[in-house]
Amino acid sequence: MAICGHKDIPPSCPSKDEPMGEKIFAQFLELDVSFIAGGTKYEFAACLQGESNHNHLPCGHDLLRATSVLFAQLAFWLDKARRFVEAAISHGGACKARSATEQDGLRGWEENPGKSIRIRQQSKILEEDFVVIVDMNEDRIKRWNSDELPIYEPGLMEVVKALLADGKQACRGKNLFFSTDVKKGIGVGKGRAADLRFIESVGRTIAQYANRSKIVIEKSTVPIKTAEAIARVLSANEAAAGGSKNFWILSNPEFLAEGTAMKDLDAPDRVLIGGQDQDAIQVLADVYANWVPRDRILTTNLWSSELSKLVANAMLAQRVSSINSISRLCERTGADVKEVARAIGTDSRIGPKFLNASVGFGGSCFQKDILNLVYICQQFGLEECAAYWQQVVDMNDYQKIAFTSKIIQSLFNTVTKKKIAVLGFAFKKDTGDVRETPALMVCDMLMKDGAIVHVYDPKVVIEDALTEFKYHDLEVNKNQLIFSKSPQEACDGAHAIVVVTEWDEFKTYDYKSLYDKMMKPAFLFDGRNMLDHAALVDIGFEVHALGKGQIKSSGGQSQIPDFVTRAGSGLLSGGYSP
Ligand SMILES: NC(=O)c1ccc[n+]([C@@H]2O[C@H](COP(=O)([O-])OP(=O)(O)OC[C@H]3O[C@@H](n4cnc5c(N)ncnc54)[C@H](O)[C@@H]3O)[C@@H](O)[C@H]2O)c1
Ligand SMILES: O=c1ccn([C@@H]2O[C@H](COP(=O)(O)OP(=O)(O)O[C@H]3O[C@H](CO)[C@@H](O)[C@H](O)[C@H]3O)[C@@H](O)[C@H]2O)c(=O)[nH]1
Repeated sequence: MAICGHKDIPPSCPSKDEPMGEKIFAQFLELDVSFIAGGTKYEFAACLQGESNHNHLPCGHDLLRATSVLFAQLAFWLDKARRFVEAAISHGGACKARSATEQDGLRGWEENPGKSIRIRQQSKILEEDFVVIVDMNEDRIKRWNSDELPIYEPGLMEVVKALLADGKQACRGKNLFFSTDVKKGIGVGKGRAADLRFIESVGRTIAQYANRSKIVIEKSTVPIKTAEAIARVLSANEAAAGGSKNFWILSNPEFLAEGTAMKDLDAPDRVLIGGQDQDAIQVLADVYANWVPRDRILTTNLWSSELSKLVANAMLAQRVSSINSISRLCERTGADVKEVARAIGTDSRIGPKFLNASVGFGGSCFQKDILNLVYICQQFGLEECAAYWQQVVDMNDYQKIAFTSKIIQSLFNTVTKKKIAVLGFAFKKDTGDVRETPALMVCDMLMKDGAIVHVYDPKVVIEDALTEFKYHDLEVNKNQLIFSKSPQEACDGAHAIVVVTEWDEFKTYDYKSLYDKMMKPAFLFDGRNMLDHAALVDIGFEVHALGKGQIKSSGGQSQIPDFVTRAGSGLLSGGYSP
């Protein structure tokens, strides 16, 4: 979680004649606001939950990915603005605070010449702005403070470790801090749909440590009505302690996706703020307006905001399950799922995104959030609605099983003692995250059938994979799961290559040299439909891709003799059933 603040309220700023006007100034006094930037001022405790699935025990096994990068980003912007102001002052420049709607801090300052006195005020304030990100996990915090950040995210390192021209760190240690001192950030725990124990405990923590009235922001994905629980816990604890502080609860769900987090934060499709108090909503909207255009900042009531986050993920996952179900049909009929996706995606009502057939969706959010939705529907007696969304998850499991069954079946109905090279273990490219990765079920099924699985993933280490197996109560014989240092090492002597994650580098490999060192026939199963299949057939591979029937060589020749393709394609169960 994160708290933004200012070490004390600077006497010189803001004055009532500042552009933000009377109303915000009133809030400034009322809230004892301690953070001021570009005409915005606020103080809040970010309410962040850890991760867990509906059907799993609570477990915070990674760092506050969403909120931390958000606030790291904010610190970055502040720092950019501050540095620009410093530069402007040293050049005797004349600039004024950029308007809240301008996206680019530097451009905003440059293009709006004004009174230099204001520069000095802003500079002083911005220099003292800070963001503290706290997490009770000491190891994680240690890594946030080191050169090895605990998560991989393109662009994140540049923000956290940004350097000034003199080699000093621009943000970390200056206005961006990582700490285990939870009371500094007023911490929040983690819960599953039906279990608000952690939310409750966080409410108590906030009530205990808050030194003045606060806006409390739900940043985590939470079941609808969680804000009500937080509000009740806060007010009851405050009353019991004889205090008079106010707490305004806002829902501000995070929509960033892993692998594109920094881009998503920089230019989000929308920011959603739900609340009951318009002034509190406005304070948070003003924060975002530092880099998000106002028309992309949506405000709703609390419950719409909480529910919208679950629904957004459910709808996205539903598209993936829908196209995956069609991929199975394509394999039986000779249609090509990529062509079908293109054909339907050009209908502007459907759109082209999230129509890539895959071995199955993964990640910490989709399954958890759909299961939350299912649970909530059931709580309200909406059994048919619950069953509808449950099917999205069931289809996803079926896809993973069907894909792996096909591998086993193609390798003459057994993979016992066979070396299988698995390319990719992360749940998607550009992340090292393995939570709910489809690779888990694929590898588990292969290993249960006796295969020796050699994984190569540019960002995943075996320890993280083993943790995820354990989390799912899946036993791993360490002789059957080997993490290779290179794709060559993984593929050398293998019977098959299985592509599970769509890392760009997988497209660049010299597949001829990999093929030469594999057992023959050499199989390749493309669980992401990302490789040039005809070229692979030309090399000599027997290629199986999702949602495609027989794959032909570039010259149009069939790769598999007819008697094999006629042999049927029933699923193997391998201990799993859809
Ligand atoms: N990962 C994403 O891409 C993403 C995107 C949007 C929204 N979200 C939502 O954000 C939330 C967090 O996701 P995540 O992936 O960062 O989870 P996570 O489990 O990786 O991180 C949660 C962190 O919270 C810490 N924590 C738990 N209780 C604490 C407490 N009381 N005080 C201080 N720290 C505490 C844990 O140690 C852990 O490091 C979830 O609700 C998730 O649904 C995540
Ligand atoms: O056409 C597609 C698109 C995605 N996927 C898979 O779906 C999963 C989820 O992908 P994505 O949504 O890109 O990643 P997440 O980081 O899980 O992001 C989702 O979950 C976050 C956490 O709630 C939300 O904030 C984001 O908006 C939402 O996209 C991954 O396994 C992808 O490989 C497919 O199989 N086919």
